[in-house]
Amino acid sequence: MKFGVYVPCLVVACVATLAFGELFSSMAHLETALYAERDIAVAIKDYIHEEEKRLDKLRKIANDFSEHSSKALASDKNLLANPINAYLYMKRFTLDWDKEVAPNFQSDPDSDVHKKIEELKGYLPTYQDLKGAVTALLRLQDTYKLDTNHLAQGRIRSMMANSMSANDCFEIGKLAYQSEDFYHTAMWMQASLEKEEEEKNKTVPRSLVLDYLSYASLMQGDVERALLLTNELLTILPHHTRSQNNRKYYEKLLEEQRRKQHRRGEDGEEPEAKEETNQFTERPLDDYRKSEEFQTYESLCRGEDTHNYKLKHKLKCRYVNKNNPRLLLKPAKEEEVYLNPWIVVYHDVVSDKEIETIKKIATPKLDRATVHNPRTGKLETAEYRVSKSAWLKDSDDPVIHNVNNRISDITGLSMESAEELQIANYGLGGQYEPHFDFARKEETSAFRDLGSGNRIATWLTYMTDVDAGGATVFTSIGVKLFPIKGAAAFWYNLYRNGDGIFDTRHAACPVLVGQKWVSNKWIHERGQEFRRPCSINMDE
Ligand SMILES: O=C(O)CCC(=O)C(=O)O
Ligand SMILES: [Fe+2]
Repeated sequence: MKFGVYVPCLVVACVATLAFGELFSSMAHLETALYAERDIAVAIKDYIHEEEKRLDKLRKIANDFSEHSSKALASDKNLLANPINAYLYMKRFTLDWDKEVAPNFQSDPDSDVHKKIEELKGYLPTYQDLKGAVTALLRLQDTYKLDTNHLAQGRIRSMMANSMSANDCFEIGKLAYQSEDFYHTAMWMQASLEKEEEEKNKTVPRSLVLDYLSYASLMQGDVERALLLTNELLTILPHHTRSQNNRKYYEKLLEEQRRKQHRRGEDGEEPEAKEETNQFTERPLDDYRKSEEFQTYESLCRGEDTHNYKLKHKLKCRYVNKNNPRLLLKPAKEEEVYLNPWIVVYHDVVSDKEIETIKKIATPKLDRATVHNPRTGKLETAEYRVSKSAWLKDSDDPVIHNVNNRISDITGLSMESAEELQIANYGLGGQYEPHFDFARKEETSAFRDLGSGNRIATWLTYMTDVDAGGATVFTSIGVKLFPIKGAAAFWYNLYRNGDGIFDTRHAACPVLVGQKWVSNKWIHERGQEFRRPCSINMDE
């Protein structure tokens, strides 16, 4: 019995011990588990917090995209017609997208949202476009002498675009740096530094900008500045090895320069000219761009007077009807802009409705960006959007037919040997450097295939006003024509004996803001034998 009692007791005790022991350890586990549970809650909350931040970012980006697009689509002004906005827009879908948008998508690549975005991204600007936009912006900055800080504030003349961040300026500088253009690198890195100073939420590390700027300064021959900037960089990143080495190198260079100066002084020579150390601070120009003609072209584009001709009192405006019944009903409004060579502008020669029709027909035919290179005489694929063009036949639409007839009525010239109407669309920075429209004697092959002789005259219709830039300028006489929608310029390219009139050399200035549509009608010699009207000029 005892045994009987004992045994179960023992068993109970054992069981009890076991049970208590287990209970004890489970309690301990439980406590750990409770802590774990608490920590899991924290982790989930952290995760939610991070996800919310991610979603907040995405929400902000989506709101920003829809706000920008609806504003741009609702506005009758094309916001992207401003080169600053165009750059920021290209940057948004390239650099900013890769850095700020893409990392915020975590869903699986087969998800609907991914597929949709991938599909739509095909319509968005690419890195190639970004590079093009920066090239255009820098070219415009040079031609129109635009101040970097004004541009960074979003200002072009009196027009306002979006303001740039330090990062926006930095990326322009970086693209310039990648094409070894240290002149623009230095300008834009400097602008970036100034922006960075003002920024509450920094968009670029100051040390990074200093790094580029000091190198660009060195490449421009300004060692002193390179050292100064490197010293500042080292106050931010004291252990930056490359900069430590640069510092030593710059100090050595400066020391050598000083010694050289000193020696020169002792030898009684003039101290070294400042240009020698600052030899790269000028805008880098090839030989053609250094030429007087190119300088005149750019001055005229900026609206400056280069030739100071005083013809104003001699120039006339008149109604022209040429005894043509159609013109008797609606005479042409002729405004003289130059007498020798004779250049006139006819106002209101095409209506807004006709222009819309012409643009619509031309748009799907617009060719790649090509430019007639005046130095090689060839049509070349050129830098970003110089101009795109399309040729329209009379048979394409009654409007084309009517427009050609009107040109014939007003000029009194036959269209039988004229080229098809050429429609050109210039985008931002779009230009056409100084050239003649006629073929020179040495260009024997030009127009030979046409069998219609040389281009006797040019008719150039402006199909848009251009917000800024985009003038047609005559570089050897200093005439500038700013596009007026619906007006057309007309001039003869050849004297009566068929020789070219060299003073008709002209160019299309880069479009600064807006876009420019023109249509060209080149009228040839054949068929004009009895039509070319008496000239005002005896020497024609
Ligand atoms: O677009 C202009 O202003 C001039 C165009 C031109 O000269 C040309 O196409 O030959
Ligand atoms: Fe031309």
